[in-house]
Amino acid sequence: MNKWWTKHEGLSSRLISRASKMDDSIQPLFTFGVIADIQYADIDDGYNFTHTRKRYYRNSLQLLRRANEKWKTETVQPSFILQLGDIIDGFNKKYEASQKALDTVLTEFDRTGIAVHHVWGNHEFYNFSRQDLITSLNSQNTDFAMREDEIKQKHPDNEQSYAYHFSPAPNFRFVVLDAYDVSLIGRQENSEQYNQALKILQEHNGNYDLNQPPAYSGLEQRFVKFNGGFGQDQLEWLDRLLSLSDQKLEKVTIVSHLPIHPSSTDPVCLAWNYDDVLSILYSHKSVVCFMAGHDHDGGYHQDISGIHHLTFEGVIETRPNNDAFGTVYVYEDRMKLKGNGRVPHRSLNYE
Ligand SMILES: Nc1ncnc2c1ncn2[C@@H]1O[C@H](COP(=O)(O)OP(=O)(O)O)[C@@H](O)[C@H]1O
Repeated sequence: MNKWWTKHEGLSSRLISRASKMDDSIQPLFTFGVIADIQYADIDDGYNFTHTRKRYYRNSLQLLRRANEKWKTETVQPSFILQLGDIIDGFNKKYEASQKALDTVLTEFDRTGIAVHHVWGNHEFYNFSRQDLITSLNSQNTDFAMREDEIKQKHPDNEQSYAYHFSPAPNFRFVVLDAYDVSLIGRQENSEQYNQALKILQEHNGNYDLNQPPAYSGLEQRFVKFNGGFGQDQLEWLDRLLSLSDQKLEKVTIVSHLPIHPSSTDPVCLAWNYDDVLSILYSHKSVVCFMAGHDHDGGYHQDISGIHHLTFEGVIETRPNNDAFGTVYVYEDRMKLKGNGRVPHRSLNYE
């Protein structure tokens, strides 16, 4: 999606200039790669809904290839890659090319030999059911998934959510959230989550086409069908998990397809109940960073509690001669994002 206002505030430009002055000689504890909104399809270039941004469906694979080449030659090899959702475009469904397109992109990722953590976005659900995605786009090493059995007992009508966490190094934890947990896309019509989503959209969006935002400006714009929200079970699971991280003095990075801070994105791309997630994050001292995709223009904001909210520029709307990916260098006292092309360098100090 695109925005009409700029999110690059004074604070972020100061951080960028500080980042460029930083000492490169210190060895990071580990590194990881980040890429968002590849939206690959073997079709000619097109445009976004409002015809303001060009989309390079076929070329997005070349941009992924260039990212892979860079990651493979990093002096400290990334321990993993975060794929922030919308790995292939919804157009694939129309051409019955969903599986072929997904296989093409996954084969490209496989060339690095680096583990990939896949976040699910709206375009995953335009192409596949949740059951298909569990089989074909399930991250490896998901050893700490949300305990579905426990939740099923409490809410037998609930379908599975795709949320988990992992620790790539002592004192560091990453949490993958399911931003389409409560949603009209990807949920079966008889599920609890679908009915909750319908109620939310009916309350906030009176349009016949629920992909059309209910307002021209402001946060109400987020109540569209192509967004979603986090269910109560997932929020409680996150809260419990962060309490444990607080106790263990961990540094936690949370990722989701949808951004959760209004100053890090165009409001039309915000998660419906972004405020529920923010209030949980504010009640825990362990969270240092939140990473998302969806808004192809990208964004950044450091919030009042010091959490860095990064929205990554989307590959799909990146010109063929440019790039959109990053490598994050993790240190004891900060993370350093080394951006490529449209993704700027940033120094992300822990508060
Ligand atoms: N302003 C709008 N009014 C109506 N439909 C829209 C609007 N913006 C997007 N859509 C539709 O919503 C869906 C998701 O939009 P899209 O731009 O493809 O999302 P993404 O940014 O995730 O690629 C598409 O079917 C698109 O046509």
